[in-house]
Amino acid sequence: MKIALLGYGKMGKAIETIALQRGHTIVIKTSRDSDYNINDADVAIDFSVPSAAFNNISNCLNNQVPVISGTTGWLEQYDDIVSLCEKQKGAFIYASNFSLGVNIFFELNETLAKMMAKLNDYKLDIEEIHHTQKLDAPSGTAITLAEGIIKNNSAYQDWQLDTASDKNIPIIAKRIPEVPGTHIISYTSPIDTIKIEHEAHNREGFALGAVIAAEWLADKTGVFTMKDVLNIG
Ligand SMILES: NC(=O)C1=CN([C@@H]2O[C@H](COP(=O)(O)OP(=O)(O)OC[C@H]3O[C@@H](n4cnc5c(N)ncnc54)[C@H](OP(=O)(O)O)[C@@H]3O)[C@@H](O)[C@H]2O)C=CC1
Ligand SMILES: O=C(O)C1=N[C@H](C(=O)O)C[C@H](O)C1
Repeated sequence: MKIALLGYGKMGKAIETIALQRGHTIVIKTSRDSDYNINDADVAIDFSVPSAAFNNISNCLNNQVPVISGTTGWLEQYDDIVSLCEKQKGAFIYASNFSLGVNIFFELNETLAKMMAKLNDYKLDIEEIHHTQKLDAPSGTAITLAEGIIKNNSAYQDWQLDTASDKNIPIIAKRIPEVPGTHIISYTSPIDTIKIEHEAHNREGFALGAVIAAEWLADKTGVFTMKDVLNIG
């Protein structure tokens, strides 16, 4: 496949390595001032910045180029992208995290949330740790984890950054140099703590998942998620 990389930073470069290993060609690599014709590509992979994702994705959909996006921090415009995709009969996948391990962790989180729903003595928090260049907080993955808990436990209605309050899940965001991405869910009672954790050792899992998603999406029409791609859950 001819792939466009919309955003050629840490993730764009990791995706390029995996895509070349899997026999694909990179025909477009963009940064903030790039001029390009998206029709040169069979499929586009957007890992850019929150302020650029909407335009990058819209341009692909308006030109009938299937597009996957891993950019976080732009989701207030997600519904507009879904409408555009339907209008243009395009193909689109967003995932806050493309790694297989995190997608298994998402399932585990929902199962645990169901089990904890009746246990009122446990206080919940989510912690996410990322490198210091990250622009958004909390991470998209932490938001997906919070949404998975809210769906399965009526004690929670929303999440809040760094603050605990009734009915809200506190998400604690830490920034430490070079950390690729760690997420920890803790339920703590006076008696004990139940904790589940996913720690990425590098960016390879995110990049491999993104290339697999692009291969899967290339001949499809519609809006999909990583659950469709990985067939788990
Ligand atoms: N879903 C997932 O699995 C994962 C998601 N992410 C997310 O992916 C995004 C990118 O992460 P990362 O690669 O670490 O970030 P980087 O900062 O390393 O790279 C961002 C890239 O986007 C480019 N860019 C800036 N503006 C535009 C624009 N208008 N159009 C196209 N590209 C632009 C930057 O170019 P310039 O150099 O000119 O500034 C840079 O090359 C983040 O939102 C992050 O949260 C990260 C890892 C996994
Ligand atoms: O910015 C990152 O690096 C990451 N961003 C994603 C997120 O916001 O969840 C995924 C991963 O944790 C790395």
